[in-house]
Amino acid sequence: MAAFEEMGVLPEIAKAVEDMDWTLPTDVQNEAIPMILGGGDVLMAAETGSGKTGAFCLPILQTVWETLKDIQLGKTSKINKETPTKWQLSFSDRDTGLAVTPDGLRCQSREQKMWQGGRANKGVTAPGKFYYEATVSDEGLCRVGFSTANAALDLGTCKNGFGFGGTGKKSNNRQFDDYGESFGLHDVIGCYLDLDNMSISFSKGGQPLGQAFTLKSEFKNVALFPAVVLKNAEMAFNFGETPFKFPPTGGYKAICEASSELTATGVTKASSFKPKNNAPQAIIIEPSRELAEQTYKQLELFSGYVDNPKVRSLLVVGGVPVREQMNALSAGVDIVCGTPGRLEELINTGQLALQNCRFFVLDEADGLLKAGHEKLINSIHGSIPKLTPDGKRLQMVVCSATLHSFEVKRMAERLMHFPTWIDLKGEDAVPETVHHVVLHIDPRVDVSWGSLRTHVQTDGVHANDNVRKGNNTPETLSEAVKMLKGEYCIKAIDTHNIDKAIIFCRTKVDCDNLERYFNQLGGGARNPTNPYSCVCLHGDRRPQERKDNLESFKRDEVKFLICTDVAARGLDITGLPFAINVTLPDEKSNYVHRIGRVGRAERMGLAISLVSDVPEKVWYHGEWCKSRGKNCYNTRLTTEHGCCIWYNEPQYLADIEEHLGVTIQCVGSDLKVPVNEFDGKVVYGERRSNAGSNYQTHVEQLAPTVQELADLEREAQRVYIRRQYGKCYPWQRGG
Ligand SMILES: Nc1ncnc2c1ncn2[C@@H]1O[C@H](COP(=O)(O)OP(=O)(O)OP(=O)(O)O)[C@@H](O)[C@H]1O
Repeated sequence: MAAFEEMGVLPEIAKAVEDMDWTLPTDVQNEAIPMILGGGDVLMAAETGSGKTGAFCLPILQTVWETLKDIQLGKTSKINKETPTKWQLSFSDRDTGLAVTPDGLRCQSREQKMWQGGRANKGVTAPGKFYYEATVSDEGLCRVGFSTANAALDLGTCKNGFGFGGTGKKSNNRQFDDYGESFGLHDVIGCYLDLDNMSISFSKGGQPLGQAFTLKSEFKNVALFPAVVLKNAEMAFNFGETPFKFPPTGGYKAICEASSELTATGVTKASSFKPKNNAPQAIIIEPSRELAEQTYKQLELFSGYVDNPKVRSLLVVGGVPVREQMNALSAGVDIVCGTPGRLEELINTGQLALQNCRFFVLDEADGLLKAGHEKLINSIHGSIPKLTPDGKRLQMVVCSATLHSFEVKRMAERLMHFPTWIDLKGEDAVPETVHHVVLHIDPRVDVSWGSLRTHVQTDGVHANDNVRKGNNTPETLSEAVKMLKGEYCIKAIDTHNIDKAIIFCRTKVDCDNLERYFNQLGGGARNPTNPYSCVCLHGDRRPQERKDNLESFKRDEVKFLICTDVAARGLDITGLPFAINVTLPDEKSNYVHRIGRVGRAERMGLAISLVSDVPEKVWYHGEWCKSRGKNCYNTRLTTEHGCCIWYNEPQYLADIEEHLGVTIQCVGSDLKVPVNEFDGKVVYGERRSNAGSNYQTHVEQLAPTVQELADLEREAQRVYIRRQYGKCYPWQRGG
């Protein structure tokens, strides 16, 4: 059986990956696909080019298709069949910050400031005496007790909720009174509901704490549900399906034994599932149009292999008329992949409904958060029911090569449901297939800039400064470095005979200037033999132009793609051999993403970064800049209400190195990369040629370590036997 099928992937989809020459799943796919197919929430922090897109597209497509097939065959959902009668915490009748384990017997909230509550999926009505236990399984604040189905989830804050809290207080209708004693980690709280005498009481560790509440007669006719509310805490529940730690006396019975006539079902009850056309089962958010399109294409490719019913995907990005997307939505869509702005527009206008969504994917999640989309993510998550009408729990998948930021962790704790981290290489790792080097440029040492006959047009920040050769002011050196970077960029291309590279500049104007310079040197944009033929990709180019430029680069019609960080993340260009950073990114995680455009899918890649040794004055247009940079000539520093800053590249380099825990190899001004520096001579853009021989010497390389382990094991056994049998071994004892 093919490797993908062994993970539970449908044969049809396995055929798709086989046709794409994906013979084996990548490490991240190996881990993530079974987890997503199994219903889990996943955080994928795998390195660039490791196949994360496939790791979520495959299982989502499969699950969506299976759901559509079930509907076609008139089957009910699996959850409905498997768990119709069991007492558990409800997956839907809870605050979004309260996570419930799949067995429904443990809940957790990591929210520090707000209370997060939930209820059981069933309640009981009079008459009878019922009991359940709740155990504090992690430090934090807890309140537990009973409430009606329509009570506030913040137990004890309305007239229909009755709680006992860890600080030794009972509460109902916001009235908090001393009761019993405080409780905390590992304490078992017994919850007693006496519907014969209309009272509620509690015990701690089996010790009765006395009656807490008398219930008014109106509660005779309504169901009361086990209920809980937590603040950064965790509790485990036993409704009586396993033996109680402190079995109740006095005629109380396990609440799960309540007769069906006395049992009321909560809001988890699944109704029949009739998907609405404009309510997809999966929503995937990508930070850029290019990336959304790339993921959409991968989905489409896989979808081509599953049929009857067809899975319909839709690309939802800005810059194209919204009408077409609206039409597609009303015709029926199963998976939507898009960028934040257009998604928000369609959701807010009701064109895109969220009620059937069961997969919420944030690709390049740290990038989305840094770009300020947290509010939108929260609001979409808040609007998606945590349980679909056919009883399936919302699954969240969050991925990036740089997922370790505080913001991502906070978001995951708040929104995700017991997520599993798939973190194969540790924090922000650079793949082994990516070689990266730095060239330091110092215009005080390399004075060639003073005699250049042509050079790249600079960004104009020194237009009002007295910059000239022989005057080594910071402004002159800054201008000089800008000229030299253009020269070294060309030199890198010539030295390494580069005929395909992605080139990152800091600003849109830098991209435009470099594009012009390349065309000037190469004999014009239309010259078919231009050795520096190039296109640009940045936010000021029209959407269609961005699309066309990327396509022509992918199709090898031009050699260079000059871009800002808009193209730093996720873009997958087959076998791209080289990347050049004309300027380092100020956002250190973007360094990992930028250089990760090369060295993908087991091909080797080289990234060269040009780093100025002197401060460089650059544009920095913030919110204060009305035109956001367009025709802005305010060359004063931001500290003087201007739009420029001094860029300290050595500091950014140090930050990146510290972040990655490596010292990045330097190259000299000849830009030659030492042949033995990495693992022998490689051809960038090709698969590593010496991979085979590495493997052949594997046994030899590992032999000493294996021997050491064997010795340790032997010693451990010797110690064990000595302790177990005294000084002599059993076979020496005789008899
Ligand atoms: N199992 C596989 N076998 C061979 N190639 C694969 C496999 N899975 C994915 N690929 C290829 O690897 C390349 C990188 O995949 P993908 O774009 O999903 O990487 P990524 O992890 O999302 O990277 P990034 O962090 O840069 O977004 C793609 O060209 C893809 O077709």
